[in-house]
Amino acid sequence: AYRKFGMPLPEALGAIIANAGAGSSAAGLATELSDILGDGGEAGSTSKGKEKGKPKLRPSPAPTGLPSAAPPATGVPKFSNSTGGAGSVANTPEAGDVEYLAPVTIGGQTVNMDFDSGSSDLWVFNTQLSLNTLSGHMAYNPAQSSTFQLLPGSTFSISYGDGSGAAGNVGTDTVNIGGATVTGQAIELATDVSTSFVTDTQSTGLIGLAFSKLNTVKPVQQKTFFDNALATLPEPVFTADLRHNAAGTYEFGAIDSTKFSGPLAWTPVNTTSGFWQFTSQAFAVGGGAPSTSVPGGQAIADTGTTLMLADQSVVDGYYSQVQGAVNNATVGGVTFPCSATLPDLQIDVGGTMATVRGDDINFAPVDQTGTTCFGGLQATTVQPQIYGDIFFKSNFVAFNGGNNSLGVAPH
Ligand SMILES: CNCc1ccc(Oc2cccnc2)o1
Repeated sequence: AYRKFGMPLPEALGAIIANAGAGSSAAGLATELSDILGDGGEAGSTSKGKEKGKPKLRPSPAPTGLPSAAPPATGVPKFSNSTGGAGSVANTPEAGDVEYLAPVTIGGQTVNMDFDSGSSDLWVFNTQLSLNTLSGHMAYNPAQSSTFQLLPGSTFSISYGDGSGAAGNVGTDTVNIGGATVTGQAIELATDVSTSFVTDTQSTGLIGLAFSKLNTVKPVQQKTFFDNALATLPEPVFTADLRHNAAGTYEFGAIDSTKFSGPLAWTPVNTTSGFWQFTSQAFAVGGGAPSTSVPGGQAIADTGTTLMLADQSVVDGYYSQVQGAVNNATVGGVTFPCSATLPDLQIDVGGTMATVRGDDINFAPVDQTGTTCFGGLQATTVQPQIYGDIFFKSNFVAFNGGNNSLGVAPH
């Protein structure tokens, strides 16, 4: 679900400086950038003929409507980069459960972001982007944050499994998610975003919750919010409670057992890939006999992927039990009559069979008449398999960064 590409530093910074109509040495570039970002850098610039100081980029008249930040946790030593409280925020599915957004407060500015357990960069729409790009979006304005600090010379560049991506420069600020607070969190400021992010106006960016080894910031890799918060959270966990067309919850530092039924089934995570990766070698359809030899036999828990992308053997086995299911090349995946009754899928998670409800595998109609529907379970030819939001809608998942394990239970 994740591919890195590197953007050469000068090109990245050059793009920013181009906006300010000046170019100069690397040091100069950093100065220019700090002028643009208004982080108290020296007014004036090395470029000729410009009046003192740089024009401050103003946020587009995007609906910011930024409510005030949650009250900071109190009584915590100043030196820690996390202030130790647990935090809980409601998440909201976009139309069609395409992605799940939740509020994040950065330097006192609250924006809605896509929580992604399949990547490890926290990047935001911000006032360096053109007004066209920002149109309709909320935007983080580093110049309005008294706690923002630029990381001179740092850049990021990331691409995702659906071909989308973003790139830009980097600073740090205080991040508060429902009360869980980290100071000095790397905030990646996009200066380039792909089209599908521009059109996705409800999202102000992504907050990566996979392992920090996947973070794309150069020259010094940065840590995720969860990594920074770990040491001081009451429990070293975050949990995902995603629902179909209804509000759910992301929680840091605690496991709310009212959110799921029965005990959590825990499985060890292999962190080598940087993902929350676990063994998944078997499946069954509608309570039938399990198949126990899924090639590769690995999967990742990825809240940033809409669907559930499994090995072809799982997809074929499942849809062989669905009347009228066809591989629809035009649409790009398996479709079936919207009137079909979809069986539940039982899928192996580290030795325990988890259930994905058949209802949740009916993802969306592909036509105006609602005759033909697109499957939430689709095939991937790459490994590991990617268990995205379709899986999470039937399963509450706890991510334990203390002992690198996943807890799963039906909800
Ligand atoms: C829909 N394209 C924009 C977009 C929203 C979220 C993401 O990020 C992704 C995409 C696929 C997998 N993981 C994260 O891209």
